[in-house]
Amino acid sequence: MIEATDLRKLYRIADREVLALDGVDLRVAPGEVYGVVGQSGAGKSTLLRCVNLLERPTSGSVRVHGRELTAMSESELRGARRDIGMVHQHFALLSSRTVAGNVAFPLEIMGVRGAQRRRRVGELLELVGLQDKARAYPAQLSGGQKQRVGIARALAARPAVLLSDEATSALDPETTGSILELLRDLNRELGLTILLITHEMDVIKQICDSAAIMEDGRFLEQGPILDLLARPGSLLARSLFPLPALEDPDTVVLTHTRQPETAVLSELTRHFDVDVHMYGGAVDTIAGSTVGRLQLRITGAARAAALDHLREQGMGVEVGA
Ligand SMILES: Nc1ncnc2c1ncn2[C@@H]1O[C@H](COP(=O)(O)OP(=O)(O)OP(=O)(O)O)[C@@H](O)[C@H]1O
Repeated sequence: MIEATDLRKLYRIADREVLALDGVDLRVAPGEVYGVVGQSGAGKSTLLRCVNLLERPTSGSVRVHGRELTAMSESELRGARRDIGMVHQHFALLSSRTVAGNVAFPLEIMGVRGAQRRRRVGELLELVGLQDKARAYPAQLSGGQKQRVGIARALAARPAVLLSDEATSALDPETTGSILELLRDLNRELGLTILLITHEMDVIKQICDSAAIMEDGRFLEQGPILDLLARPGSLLARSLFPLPALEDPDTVVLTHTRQPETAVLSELTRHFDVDVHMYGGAVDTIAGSTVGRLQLRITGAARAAALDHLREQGMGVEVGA
């Protein structure tokens, strides 16, 4: 659905060069919510602007919905961008227009008129739960309501893909939760593919199916979240479940993404000649699954066999971590 291959973006300002994208490969499957997380300056905004070709990449290709955007002229791009909705951190609403007027704006540009336009605006406001605010002006809305208007406007042309540029960064945690829930509902109900950028791990945790961690213009790791979490050395797992660094070589960090660890651990001590001590850990709901990450000390004659058994059970096993 979104495919970017070996994307590079080099900015030149006076005598300085910044490689904002340094060979990024991105694959977002149809109907998934994909999050790119990274600190300020990692290259996230540049990536998003290159995906809808608001910015031309220095090299590499971008395909959205089967069409190669990087091969298109500016006028072809204007048409292709109807397939790509965009939501902004600071909402980007027109203050002189009502809520209905803001949502109607892209429809006006597309030449949708009269009753058809009014009907579509009504549908969109209902979709985002703002039917009663049609005549309000942006200044009369809360941040969360403004973002709902931004989302309704982004969906006006029935895009297949929604790009979200830090959509919840200007909102408080509770409002963030409700906007993320709305995005998740739209993803499920409309089959909307969502690519979002964020600096908040919580956003990744709450709605993403897949994620990439970005630093210095590169993806350090990427993939389906549950697969990433189970991978030894996963940066995502370390960020979502921070554990203390221990010197003990017998330490094992166990990550389970699909089954509770309790039965597995009691089974382990029953069937293998090992002792298991718990240092710490946490359990959380991620990508709709219960995920646990435990820091254990496993010792005994059958330690190696016990660790193999855990791996066979689909557990992520990190030794000496
Ligand atoms: N138009 C531009 N001209 C020159 N350099 C730029 C431009 N846009 C971004 N950069 C540089 O590219 C790098 C990546 O910036 P970018 O805004 O993509 O990062 P980001 O991860 O989105 O950060 P933030 O979360 O702070 O927006 C930075 O070093 C930035 O200074």
